[in-house]
Amino acid sequence: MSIVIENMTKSFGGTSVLRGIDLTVDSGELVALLGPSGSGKTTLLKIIAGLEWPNAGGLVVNGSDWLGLAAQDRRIGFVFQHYALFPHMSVRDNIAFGLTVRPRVERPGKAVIAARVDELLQFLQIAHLADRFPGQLSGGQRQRVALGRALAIEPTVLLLDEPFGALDAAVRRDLRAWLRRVHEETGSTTIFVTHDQEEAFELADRVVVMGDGRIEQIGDADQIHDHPATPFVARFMGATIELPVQMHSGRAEASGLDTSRLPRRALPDGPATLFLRPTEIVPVADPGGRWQVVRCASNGAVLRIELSDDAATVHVDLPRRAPEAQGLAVGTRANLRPEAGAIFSDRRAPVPVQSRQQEFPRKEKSL
Ligand SMILES: Nc1ncnc2c1ncn2[C@@H]1O[C@H](COP(=O)(O)OP(=O)(O)OP(=O)(O)O)[C@@H](O)[C@H]1O
Repeated sequence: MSIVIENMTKSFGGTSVLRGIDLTVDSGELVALLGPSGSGKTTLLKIIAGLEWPNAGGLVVNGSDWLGLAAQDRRIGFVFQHYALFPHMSVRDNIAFGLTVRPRVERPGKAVIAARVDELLQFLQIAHLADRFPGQLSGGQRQRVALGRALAIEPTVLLLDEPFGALDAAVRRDLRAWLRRVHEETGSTTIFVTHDQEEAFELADRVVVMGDGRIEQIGDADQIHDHPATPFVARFMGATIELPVQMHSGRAEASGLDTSRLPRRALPDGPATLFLRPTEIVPVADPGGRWQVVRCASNGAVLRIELSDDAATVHVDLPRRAPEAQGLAVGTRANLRPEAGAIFSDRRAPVPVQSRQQEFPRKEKSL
């Protein structure tokens, strides 16, 4: 089932929550919506599910207009962060629920439902839990059951809203790999909401980065990490250092900065901002350097170095055994050599989302 969302807007009481979303999800694709809290991810998911309605825009699934369709007619499989299993029903009955409440004419016979549930219990590797009640399950087991219940109705589209959000890191990692396998075998079109970067990049075919009701970028991990489309994405991906530079013939220049390792950029001459992660900068000791080391702490593997000039402070993370780390004591003067980084002209108008999407072809991905 392909999903086409066109110029969708939504506001609550005058506050814009979705500001013109354009997104196409191909049949069988697993797409992650990634973004900070309040960026509109859940609202978009709820509109697809028919639990909210947009103010304007289109939602077309496999060629049909879904905005005219009630939630119950969309056959959506929905899994939330907080497993809404029925506590008084066994795992088997929870999974069967969506089939048993269908209108009589559409409801499969008891034997067919039992066979379908057995098949899912095996497939999801929870057959040994079939007769337990939700209160007797771990969080991870409950989420597997919740997914079983969502899959039982053979959903047209599977929507997952932070399904592993309440679980600890190790269980999340296991469930991620498991979900990817389940997705590949069912081939269902799936949209997954998370604010966990690692989860989004590991699971999804494509990641949609959302910020303040807009799509900031669509791509895979490498594209979004190495080529953030906007300052928002650069910051979201950990570029906590912002240094003013001047562009000259595609090169970034500033005093105390050796930018010789940065490739030329197609940016206009004039003021710009260089976005850097702490791991992307090497301080190079120089008695006439612009920066001075004011603090230096080791965690064994990495030196966290704080450098200051009159106006700014920069935190750099350098492998402790790197040659440049030797002799960087407090008081040492240095210049900074960025090894990578994103640059945005202070003059350039933002690139429209459509052309940002075209920049990055899709990439095949599996775990
Ligand atoms: N029913 C509602 N009434 C009023 N405001 C709402 C409603 N639902 C969501 N909002 C607001 O819309 C904005 C976007 O919320 P949404 O839940 O879509 O964000 P999100 O990206 O999923 O965030 P999170 O990661 O915290 O779940 C928030 O500011 C939220 O307070």
